[in-house]
Amino acid sequence: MWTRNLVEEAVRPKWKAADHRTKLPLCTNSTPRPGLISYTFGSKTLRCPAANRPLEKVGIGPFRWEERVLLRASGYHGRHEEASPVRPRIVTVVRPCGKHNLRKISLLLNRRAVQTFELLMADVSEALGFPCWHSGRVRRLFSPAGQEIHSLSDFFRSGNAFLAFGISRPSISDVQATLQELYPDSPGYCDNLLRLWERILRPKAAKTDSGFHDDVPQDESSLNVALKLVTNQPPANNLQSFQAQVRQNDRGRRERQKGEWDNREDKRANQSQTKEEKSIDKKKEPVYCQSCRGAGPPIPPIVNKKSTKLEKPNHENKAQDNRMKNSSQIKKTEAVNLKNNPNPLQNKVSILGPQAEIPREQDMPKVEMVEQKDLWEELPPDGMQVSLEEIHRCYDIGSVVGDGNFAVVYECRVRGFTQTFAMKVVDKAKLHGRGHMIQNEIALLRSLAHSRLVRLLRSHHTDKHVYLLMELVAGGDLFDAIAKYGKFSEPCAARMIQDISQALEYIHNKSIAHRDIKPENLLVQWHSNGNINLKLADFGLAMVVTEPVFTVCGTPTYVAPEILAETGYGVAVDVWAMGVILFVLLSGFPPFRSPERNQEELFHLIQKGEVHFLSPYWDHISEGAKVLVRALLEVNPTVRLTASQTLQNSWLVHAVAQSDHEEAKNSSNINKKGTIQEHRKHGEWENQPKPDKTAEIDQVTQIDRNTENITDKYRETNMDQKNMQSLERPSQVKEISKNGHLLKATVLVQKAPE
Ligand SMILES: Nc1ncnc2c1ncn2[C@@H]1O[C@H](COP(=O)(O)OP(=O)(O)OP(=O)(O)O)[C@@H](O)[C@H]1O
Repeated sequence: MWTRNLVEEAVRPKWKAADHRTKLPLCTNSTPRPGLISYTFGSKTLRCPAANRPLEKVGIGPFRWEERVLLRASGYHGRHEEASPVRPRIVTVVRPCGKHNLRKISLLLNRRAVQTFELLMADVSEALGFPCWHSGRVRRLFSPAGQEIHSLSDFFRSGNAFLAFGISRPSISDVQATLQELYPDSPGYCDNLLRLWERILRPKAAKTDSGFHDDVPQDESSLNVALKLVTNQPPANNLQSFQAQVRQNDRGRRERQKGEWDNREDKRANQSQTKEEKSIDKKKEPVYCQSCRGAGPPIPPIVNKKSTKLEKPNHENKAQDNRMKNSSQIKKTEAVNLKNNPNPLQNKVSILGPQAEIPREQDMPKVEMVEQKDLWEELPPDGMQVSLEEIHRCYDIGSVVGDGNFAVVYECRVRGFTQTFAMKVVDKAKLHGRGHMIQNEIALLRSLAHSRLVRLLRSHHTDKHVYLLMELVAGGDLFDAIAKYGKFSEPCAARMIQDISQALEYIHNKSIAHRDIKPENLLVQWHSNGNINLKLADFGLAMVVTEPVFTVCGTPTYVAPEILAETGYGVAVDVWAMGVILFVLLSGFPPFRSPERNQEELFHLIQKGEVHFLSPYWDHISEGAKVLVRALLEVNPTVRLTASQTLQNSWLVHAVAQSDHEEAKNSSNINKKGTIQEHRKHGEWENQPKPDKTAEIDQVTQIDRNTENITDKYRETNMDQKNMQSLERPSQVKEISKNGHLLKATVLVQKAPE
């Protein structure tokens, strides 16, 4: 049945283009020639080599004959050599999703229709039922033999079967089930492959450096995950398995250094919460509302000093003791700070170090400085090459809080201390000769200090990874917020634009252009009154601009026209991107869109710079907001507003004042209502009408997470586009069920090459 569907789908576009819904009868005929079986579909006949097994049971991998036959029959064959990586072919992808659950899809792919590897991954993920915003989306593809697929050429040169995984580390049983699904009739072959996988998944590779990470729950949106972090509900399972890996690698070390976090997690894992803990957890329960929790550090866990102390050998006990003392000192200071200063983040800032390395500016929040020499003395010096063991010795790396093209960002603690930081782990292998980007990011971040920028505290590197210890901004990124809420009220959008403008004003005054301003790089800080602030992150593309720059880079949706025109650009490109963000915040979709995701068309629209305020989405939005959008999306960079001018824009000033007013009102509402949940109902986010999903908006795909920068790709894309114009985008997702598993047959329908 399964194969029959593949056959049908492969054949239908060519033979039955007129009526896709007609079911094609499948029947086997007598063998016309020795070694061939013929299959009939309606009036058409397919001839296949007579294998020992009937067509329905033919698998992929070791027995691949059916593919050639299908392609020949489907009419794609003539143009391509069988061995050519550009020939269209059917591939099967299986993704394990939780216990005893597999998803399987088959895709008919044409190399020339797939523009980028990122798009291919997005399409595969979507076909498997994980859209690009989903935390369980496909992040990694492997061949059955365990080789990771990194590029389109890898993909098209590999076989016809792939294993897909999210960010979590697959278990050997997942892999086994997946291989069995791929090769149900070849247990011996599966066993051989499994042996290869066992080597890959051995404990040594199970450290952070393996590139696998513990996943966030797949049924939750990233924002919910962020919410969990904010509410200080430690993701026990994730942490546990991470710690299990560390334990496997170095048991002795764990015995000595097992910190309070471990104790807490282990306790949770054993489900033996003491009454005391339960009551504490209960107390924390109301703190479910991220908006009311604020972005401050999670409530410090209870320190079980006794147990930690008992386990330690002499000299290390001392160091640990010092740290423990220090940590309780910090907690005391935190408590005092919390009393004096209601903004928990500011308290957190006060306890971040090393103070000497971060230049402080007038505009940094004025906070009480706490001596924390011990913490920083325990850590390897900034910028130093260290071993992976050293990283694990110093840092307790927890669950994933975000990821990008090059890096995964984890929640992290310095062992023995309670504060939570973010650890950005950059995979050097993914940089592909762009190592200077990360060097650049580190150098620039070290020189910057502003409340609207994410702070870098330490950097280390191992052979394979770069580790950046940063301030944790626990509310997720703006992209997640937009994906969740659709759009925002004018006061709320104005506040966010004010934050971005402040960050830009600061870096532009230092002649630094960020060059990759987009929602994914703006981190969200929640406040107890329901408002949010943004912090700018990811300085990978930032540079000091002293004269016009010509490098084409950025992210398509947000790229400024002067970058595309290659006439030389400066810091004004960031203001353009801010204009795009303002448009998105107010309407829920970007100002320049190509329904076909055709970059050439998109770039053409950007260069034209015509902004249309589509009805009904913009009908209720004030003229002042539209004026600002137009002034930011001004094609001529010399006429475009600057960040400082944006801060003085009358609509912005007025809307921010209104936001302050609403904030005060909300605060009094909270006081009156008492509970955080009630407050949420009154938050301005939820009062917002979400954009209707009309055909027009659907067509333009509201806003995509931009995983792809256009560095070096612009020219390539321009060339490729010409070849691609005649090809259509993927369509069709078909669900079939087999052996209780959900199967999805996705067919990328393309015009056959002429
Ligand atoms: N300090 C932080 N605190 C919390 N989350 C963070 C922090 N820094 C980054 N993140 C999260 O991690 C994600 C990836 O981080 P970042 O953008 O720095 O990675 P990248 O690989 O350099 O990205 P890109 O693909 O844009 O080059 C961000 O979108 C954000 O959600």
